[in-house]
Amino acid sequence: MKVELRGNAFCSRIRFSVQKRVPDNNLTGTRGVAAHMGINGCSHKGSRSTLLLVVCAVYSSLLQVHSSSGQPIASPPVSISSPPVSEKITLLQFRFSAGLNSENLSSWDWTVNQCTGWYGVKCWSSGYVRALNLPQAELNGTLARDLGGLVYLSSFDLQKNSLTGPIPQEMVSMTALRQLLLQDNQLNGSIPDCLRNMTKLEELNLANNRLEGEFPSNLFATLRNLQKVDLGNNIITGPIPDDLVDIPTLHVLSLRSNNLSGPISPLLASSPSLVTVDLSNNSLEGSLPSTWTMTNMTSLDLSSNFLQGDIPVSLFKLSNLTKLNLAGNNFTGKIPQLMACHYGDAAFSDNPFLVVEPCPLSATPSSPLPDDEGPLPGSAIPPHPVHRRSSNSLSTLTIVALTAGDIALLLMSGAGFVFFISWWKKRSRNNKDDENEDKSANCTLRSVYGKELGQAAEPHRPTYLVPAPALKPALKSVLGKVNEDDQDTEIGAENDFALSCEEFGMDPVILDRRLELDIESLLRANAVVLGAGTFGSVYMAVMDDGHMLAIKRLQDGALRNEDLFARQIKKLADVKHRNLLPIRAYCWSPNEKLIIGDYMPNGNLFTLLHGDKDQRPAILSWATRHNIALETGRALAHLHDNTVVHGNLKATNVLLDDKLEVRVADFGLESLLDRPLQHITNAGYLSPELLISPHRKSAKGDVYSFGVLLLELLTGLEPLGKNNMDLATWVKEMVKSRRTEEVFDPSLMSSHVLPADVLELLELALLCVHDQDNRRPTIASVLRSLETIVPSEGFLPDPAVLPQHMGDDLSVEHGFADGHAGIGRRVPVDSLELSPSQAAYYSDNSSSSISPLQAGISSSSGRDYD
Ligand SMILES: Nc1ncnc2c1ncn2[C@@H]1O[C@H](COP(=O)(O)OP(=O)(O)OP(=O)(O)O)[C@@H](O)[C@H]1O
Repeated sequence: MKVELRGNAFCSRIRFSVQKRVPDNNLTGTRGVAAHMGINGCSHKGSRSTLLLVVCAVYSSLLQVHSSSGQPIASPPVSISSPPVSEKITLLQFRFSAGLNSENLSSWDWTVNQCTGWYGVKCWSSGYVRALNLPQAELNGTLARDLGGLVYLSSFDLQKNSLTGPIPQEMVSMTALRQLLLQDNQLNGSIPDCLRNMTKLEELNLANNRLEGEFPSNLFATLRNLQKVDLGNNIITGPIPDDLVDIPTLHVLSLRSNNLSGPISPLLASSPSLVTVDLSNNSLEGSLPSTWTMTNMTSLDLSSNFLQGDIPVSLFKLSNLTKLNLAGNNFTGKIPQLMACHYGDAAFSDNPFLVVEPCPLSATPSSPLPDDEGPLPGSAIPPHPVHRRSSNSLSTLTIVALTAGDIALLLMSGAGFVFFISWWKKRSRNNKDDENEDKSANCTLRSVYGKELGQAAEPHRPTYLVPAPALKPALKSVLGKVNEDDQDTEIGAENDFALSCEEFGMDPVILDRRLELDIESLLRANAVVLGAGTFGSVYMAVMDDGHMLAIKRLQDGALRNEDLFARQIKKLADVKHRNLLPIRAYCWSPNEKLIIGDYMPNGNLFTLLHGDKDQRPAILSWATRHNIALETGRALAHLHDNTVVHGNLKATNVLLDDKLEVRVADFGLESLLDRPLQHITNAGYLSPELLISPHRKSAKGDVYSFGVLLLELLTGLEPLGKNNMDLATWVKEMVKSRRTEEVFDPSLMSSHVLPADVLELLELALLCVHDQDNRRPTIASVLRSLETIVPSEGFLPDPAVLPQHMGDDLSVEHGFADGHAGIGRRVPVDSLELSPSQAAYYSDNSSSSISPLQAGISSSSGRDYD
């Protein structure tokens, strides 16, 4: 039986198909449906809404007619194939109210299971809606009051749409919400009181809307799980509530660009949890609290307020505070030169009564990413908005000061600069054990690439390194990669890497105190070439005790200014994250620049996925691929949070440690070069705008490269096909021609049905590789989506579709067939199966040879990716 309702805009978009077997036959019954649709829900919606209710009621009675037992089913659904009809109706009301014209919601077809086939909807295993995530989905209506019907909703993300109207009080029943992201809309009205019921809320972002009025009293007293709050750029008035700043879990707080008044609470100054606070551009007044004990605080922006009085010394003693902005206030007293150097003069500017001892090198704080679009990627806090008050614009005094600073900078090629260099050097050198101070004077360095040259000193055992496997096999496996004829170049080989001690004149500059390394131990090390890339060659050096370091030798063009080099590399080394490859030390001489880090025993993702001439590709389970994507995303988000653009994200820079955990390498390396690179070896990963102007590196360019990485993980294909078609373009073409199923790596197919979570990842990847950079999401929002994807069970390679012998368990615990430890099994290159379309990708005329799917694979979602 098929019922089609047509006649108005809404009905024309919903086709009811009640076939022999009704997909959503697990009803909550007439009573349940009525309760959810209820008086509250639809009665205020006017005639179209009434029609919707009638339609829903007709449909539900039809379903009951078809119910096998003839009885309404009262108990909640237990399987994902039978989600509650009441929630489907709520979602349709939402679409009706907020997204009638959104192409993104065209997949919201009544006949399709909302849990598996509706864009942006995710469900719990019980079938109730878990997440409604529709960022940048062209929603331009209002929020339906009935949304409260989604009582099990955990994540609600409608950021970057054009929603208007108030946040409905009816959301009061969404008590399971953990994430409420409505930023970058045009919502108005007051801050809804209903928030207080969302006691599980961890992230609240209502920034960049038009919300006004004071905070409802005691609003945050019940929200004790909040970690991130961003209400910036609204029209909120009144004081900052104490119950907000003393939330024990709160890390990030941004209330910038509102009209908040009153003093800053001592509770804020003593919060042990806050890490980033932005209260800039408000009307806050009074003196600062006298005692600051925020031990975790790294960034504090109080600029452009009416704050006054002396700046308490305890504020400067916060050991983790790296970014401070107190500009544009009425502070008094004196700022010592050291503080001006540390935070930059600009941090104190535009305070007419504050005496700032200028820093000799006018060390302005790191500038934000050149990302012209809204919030910093990966950051919960958008960049500082344009000041609204006249007092916030640069004063004449400041302009004069800045200009003077620039001129001074130009003139300071001599004395001032030398002062700064020696100051910086002292700081770097202090990181080293004193006993190493004069070690370099008499050493004789002939090679770090040849035979051991001197007597071994006491072996070092840096604790941070994973124990290296036996030296010989490790060397052999690496040598296997670099020597065409497999000759033994391990020790005593000819090399072009002879360095002399005079080149350095000093020990490596240690950036990680846990590393014990001096020039002699480095010189004694055996080393082999791992490969060469855009920035130079990489060597693996084996230390006296068998531990292995990776040493990148930068090519010509690296910064010739030692101090600048030191500052830039320190900046990169300071960005620490468990999924970033740490920079442990460096050497600088006029002719040689070395960057020293950990050697990653499982190599890089490119070789793992695609193999190389000596190494077979590994079969990676879906869970492993998802984890690699997740960890790479985390690394990138952390870089962007710290205003570092990676600039060269690709599979060879995604390294894997002994546990197959990701360590992203080579981030921000262009900042160590004197001039922009002429030649970039990351074809396939470059976004369209970077293809035109390769030097305009941006966070959005990184997001594009990340999208290509995701596609590589999903398809198992290299980023560049044989005919120079890039992977992103190929996948887009395949999806447009509705042959989505053909793009996936056949080794991922557990059955001939694609699980929804793989499709979700593909959707995410396609968002990242959008041609227009301003349509790409930030890595932070990509990461949020990635984290909600839970790899489905049983999505391991299936014996039926894999080459012989490859069907057994290929989880990460298994060793390689070739004895390599730690990853999935490797398959012979010639027995790898590609789908016909995948094979065509590697042929010379892939677009013309794309053929219809022959493998009989069908999609479970029926989604349309156009
Ligand atoms: N710390 C490390 N541990 C193990 N292998 C590494 C390490 N650093 C780099 N490699 C590997 O050494 C090889 C050469 O690296 P390199 O960074 O010079 O080139 P690339 O990554 O191919 O290109 P690019 O210079 O553009 O990043 C690559 O295969 C890379 O994966």
